[in-house]
Amino acid sequence: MLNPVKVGLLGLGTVGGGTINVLQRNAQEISRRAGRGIVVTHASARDLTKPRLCHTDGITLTTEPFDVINDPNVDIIAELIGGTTLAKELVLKAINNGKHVVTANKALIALHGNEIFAAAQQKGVMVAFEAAVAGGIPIIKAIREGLTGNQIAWLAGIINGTSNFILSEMRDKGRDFADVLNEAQRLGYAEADPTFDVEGIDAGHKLTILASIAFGIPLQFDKVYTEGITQITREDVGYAEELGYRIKLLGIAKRTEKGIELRVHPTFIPVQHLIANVNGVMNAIVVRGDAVGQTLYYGAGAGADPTASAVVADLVDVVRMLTTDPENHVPHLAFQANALSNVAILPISDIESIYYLRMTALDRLGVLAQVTRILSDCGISIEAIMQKAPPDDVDQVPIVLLTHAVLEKQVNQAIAQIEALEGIHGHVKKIRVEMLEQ
Ligand SMILES: NC(=O)C1=CN([C@@H]2O[C@H](COP(=O)(O)OP(=O)(O)OC[C@H]3O[C@@H](n4cnc5c(N)ncnc54)[C@H](O)[C@@H]3O)[C@@H](O)[C@H]2O)C=CC1
Ligand SMILES: N[C@@H](CC=O)C(=O)O
Ligand code: NA
Repeated sequence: MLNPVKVGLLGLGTVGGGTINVLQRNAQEISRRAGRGIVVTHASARDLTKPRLCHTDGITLTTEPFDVINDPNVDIIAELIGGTTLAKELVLKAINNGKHVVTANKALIALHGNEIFAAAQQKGVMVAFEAAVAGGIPIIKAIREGLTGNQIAWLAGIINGTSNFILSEMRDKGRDFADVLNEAQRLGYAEADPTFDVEGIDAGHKLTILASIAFGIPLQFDKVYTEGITQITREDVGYAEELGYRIKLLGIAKRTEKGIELRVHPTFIPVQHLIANVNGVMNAIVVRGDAVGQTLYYGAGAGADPTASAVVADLVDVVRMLTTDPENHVPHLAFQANALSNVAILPISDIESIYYLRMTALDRLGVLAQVTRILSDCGISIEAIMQKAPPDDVDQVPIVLLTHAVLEKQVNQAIAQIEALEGIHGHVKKIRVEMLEQ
């Protein structure tokens, strides 16, 4: 067998530690699959004295990541530090030095992938990023290679483990948002800045990547609509259950006649749909191809070993491809770089959806009638409506309703008029509903 391939690993945190562990634990199987051994010879981290998830015996350690990038003995760089400034510099430098790159960094790919892939193509090196979307689920490979014969109509998925963990714990155990988020951070699921998780930004990064490989469009994170789970209350979770739905943070990419919808937001999903029952840190993505129909991918979306599973799979891919002609590699975004299309991405106001609306009305005659009249004037018909009896000493009643499918701009117009009613207190809560045809 040939000499082992040498990996320089940047970042020894959750994913870096997991990657070293999996490479060591499964060394024999991995080299039988790759045709060569894969060893981490160099690694960098900010603080070399920190306790680690993994053993680092035999690895040359440094606090200076550029030493790893510039070391002529290193064949592949695994970028596992996160962020988009230093990480971008390191990745571009590694490419320029002729090294292949594996990264788990979805923010980096979503924001700078177009530039990085162009540089990689010019240098004839690979940039692999399976760990960047849905952790251990091989979703990039599934869409880019397994579904390559299909026209993909839409995909929808739970692609942020932290948010799904929070929503599941809130529903099942009635726990507080902040308490569950702390636990997700302790378990290594959350991003360095956890607002990325709970405000839908991380899911937006992942959706950007999925949409590009599904539809053959350039990466364009700035056109993704993102809304997180911070405004979801226990009441919303409870009303969803009563109406037969679960609330999930969904990333949706859909081709329509007018353009492409790219959106991340909390979504009502019928409780009988498989992905309504995806709980905890698990992720799931449904993809609809014209030839294959619907396929569903399920697995751990975050955590050390599951994410390492994807990083190591990419390392093996790079090692296998070292023997093939770079011109014949699988293209980064599934479609040939000069064949990406310019189809329009729709603003959120132009999407069509069913809506859950929740508002607080003063317990007076006629308020409900005013609300339904506004909806009807705005061309919105109602699928279901619930008005709860208030406790004896309270003068406010929640009104909860589901609309039929309608344009978002119509709903926004109706909400503005409803909020202006004297009999309505505060804001109207709006959550989109996806029926996800089975
Ligand atoms: N934690 C998870 O479950 C998953 C994480 N990812 C991605 O993997 C990457 C790494 O995430 P984690 O391992 O969770 O992070 P982490 O915070 O546990 O580890 C980051 C490592 O990078 C090093 N580092 C950070 N900034 C540095 C700098 N400026 N200079 C030198 N070293 C630096 C740190 O010292 C640490 O060793 C991120 O891009 C993240 O989005 C992707 C999928 C799942
Ligand atoms: N913070 C992310 C980690 C994996 O991508 C998540 O919670 O999904
Ligand atoms: Na993945």
